[in-house]
Amino acid sequence: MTSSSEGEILQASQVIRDRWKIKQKVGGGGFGEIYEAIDLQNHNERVAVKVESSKATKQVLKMEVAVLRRLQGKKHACKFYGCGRNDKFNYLVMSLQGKNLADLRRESPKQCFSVSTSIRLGAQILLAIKEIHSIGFLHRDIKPSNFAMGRTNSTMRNVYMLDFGLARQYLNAKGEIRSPRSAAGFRGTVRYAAVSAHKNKEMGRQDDLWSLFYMLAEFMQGALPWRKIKDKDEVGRMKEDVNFDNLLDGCPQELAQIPAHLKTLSYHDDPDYEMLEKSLRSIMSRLEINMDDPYDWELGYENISGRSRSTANGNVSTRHKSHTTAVKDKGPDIEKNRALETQAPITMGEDDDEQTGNYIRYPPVNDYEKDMPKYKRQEFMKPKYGAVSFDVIDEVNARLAAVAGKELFDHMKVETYVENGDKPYEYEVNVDLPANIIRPTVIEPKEACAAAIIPPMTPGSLRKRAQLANQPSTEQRTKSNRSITLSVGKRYPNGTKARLSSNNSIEGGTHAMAEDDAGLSGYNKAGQTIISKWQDSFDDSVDDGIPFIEKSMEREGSAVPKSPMLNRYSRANVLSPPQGSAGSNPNSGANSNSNNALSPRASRRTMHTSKSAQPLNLAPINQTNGNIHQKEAQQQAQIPHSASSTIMNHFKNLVNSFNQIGSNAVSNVRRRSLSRGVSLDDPRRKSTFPNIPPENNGKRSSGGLNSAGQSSATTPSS
Ligand SMILES: Nc1ncnc2c1ncn2[C@@H]1O[C@H](COP(=O)(O)OP(=O)(O)OP(=O)(O)O)[C@@H](O)[C@H]1O
Repeated sequence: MTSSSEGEILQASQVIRDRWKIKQKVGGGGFGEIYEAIDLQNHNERVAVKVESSKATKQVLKMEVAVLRRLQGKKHACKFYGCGRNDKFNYLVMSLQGKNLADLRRESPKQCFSVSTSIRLGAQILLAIKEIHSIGFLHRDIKPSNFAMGRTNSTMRNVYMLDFGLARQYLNAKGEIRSPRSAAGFRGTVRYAAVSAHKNKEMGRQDDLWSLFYMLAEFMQGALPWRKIKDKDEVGRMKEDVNFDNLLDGCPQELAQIPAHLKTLSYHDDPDYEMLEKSLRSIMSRLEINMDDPYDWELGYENISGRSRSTANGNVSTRHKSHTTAVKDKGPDIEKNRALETQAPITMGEDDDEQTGNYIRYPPVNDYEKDMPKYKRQEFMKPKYGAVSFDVIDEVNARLAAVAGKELFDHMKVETYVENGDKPYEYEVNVDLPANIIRPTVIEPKEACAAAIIPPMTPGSLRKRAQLANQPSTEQRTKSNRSITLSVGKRYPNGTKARLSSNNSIEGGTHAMAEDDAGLSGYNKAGQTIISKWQDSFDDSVDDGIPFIEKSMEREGSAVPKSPMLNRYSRANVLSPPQGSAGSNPNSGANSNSNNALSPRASRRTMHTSKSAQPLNLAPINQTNGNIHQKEAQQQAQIPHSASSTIMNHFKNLVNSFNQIGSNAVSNVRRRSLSRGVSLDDPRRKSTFPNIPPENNGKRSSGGLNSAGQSSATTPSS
């Protein structure tokens, strides 16, 4: 547990809506922060408050609220107490639970649970999954840290499902199964994700159950074979090839029925929950496990930390009994379990357990990349410290989807990655970019605010970059390890380049890093989730909850701006309108009415409703930027409306958006706080392009991104 500190969204003693008084932070992941609070209007009952910054680029809390409200009355759902939003944050108040299962497993000396505990947890989780499926939603991020035991006497043996931020409705209003998208971005946590998620397929109910199966194997074995593998695709391949007998080596044989059943299921099929439950129940009855038996942690884990240990009353614990029974099921397993007992404990450090980033590796191209600073996702997701704008990606994707026939973009994607762990931690945008388009402005080291514009990218400059990359840099090695990298690079083995008919794809491209020296909360705990997006498959699942949730959040959230995001920065500033928009659409281009600015989600909705090349109505909020983009729009309007020129324009816009982000980073850095900014902290760039005065970028940075929250932790607000 961590107490509140500067940089967190809420502070201790802060009171929300005159009712919930914050005590301390109890959790935090990529999408939010969780605090313990007391309910001043209800006998100081302890509650949990999940908050997300209203400036967060990925807003998921409304989906959480939508799902949690629908789950009310279900056995494995937290109680919903309230929600709302103000100009600083969105919040959800729910019942406070105890420890999550990832922490409980890690606290076990062998990082595994007994068979008894594992099977009973599995049975509860299965029911929890069945519950969420019964209300028409998939969870899509089933993992141990998203389940917690209850906290009170009456709930401490009940498992609660948490975190519906990635949920998706798989049933439509009529109760029919929604059509699967041809491709969907990766959702979830690599270690537990189903193979179909690795393949970017639309996830179905069976995929939540696959994740449960991997959890169960990990509970009993202490680790999964791909635990140390950092490459998402490799993990996917390992899962495809895994031998279930090996995976379940030493576990009750009935468990093999789970993958056997799941393998038969595809998106539309109803899982046979009863059969799965029966499998677990049959293990329990064969091993004489009762649902009321104590869990491992309730007995101090002694059953799995030493075979001869007994419970406080002198009896061999049930868990021990069931564990050894299971071992006896198969001869060779005895050896295996012995080995498990003697092996060195699996690392218990700062949760390397579910950090998605630990499973994604970009092979270092050279020393330059190897030396790139590291940071953790939840750190850079904090807007105060320089969150990368996911909205940019959204917008680019939306534009790509809008402007050309589907075929052209079949293999093109703008994808976000988040990386963590031993390797450089990067946020990347990968596109093949023709070399003849405008070269991004890259902002130089923040300390000096010596912004420089890197000249147009040419094969020569690319070579230069490669040379630079190979030069060792002491300064770089001593740099902050909290940086963000935006890169435009080539990462597609095939397809994209050919389709773009460009031989000039940029290798390596640009790197712009947002350095966060301001200090971070240090709460790096929960497993992380990654999301990638495919241009032709925007995940509109979050939209499903919008009407419902926005209504409820507005009602409880007092008079606040309807969409704080619109106030943060101008979309038009991030991406100028697509070609032709200035003339063809009266609401676009130079129209400075901010009401016309669409959120990325709204933009995506626009795209969905019109498959043709409709321009986005992204109106500039800032007059200066409006002028800039008006000009651009006018120029673009003269370009023939062909798919290829449109593509160029959109990539150009993407690059411009990088420029803008970088520019804003510099001005933010001057105020010693990054906000949604990206700056470059590679000192070698500075030495190469030292002559551009910072003012250039200072001027450029006057755009909307600067308006993103500079505020530190919020003040009490209701
Ligand atoms: N109602 C609750 N009561 C007690 N603890 C909670 C509650 N909700 C969440 N937590 C704790 O906070 C952690 C993170 O919560 P949650 O998964 O909802 O956040 P997140 O930002 O979506 O995380 P991630 O991106 O890692 O999935 C949980 O693992 C759990 O330990």
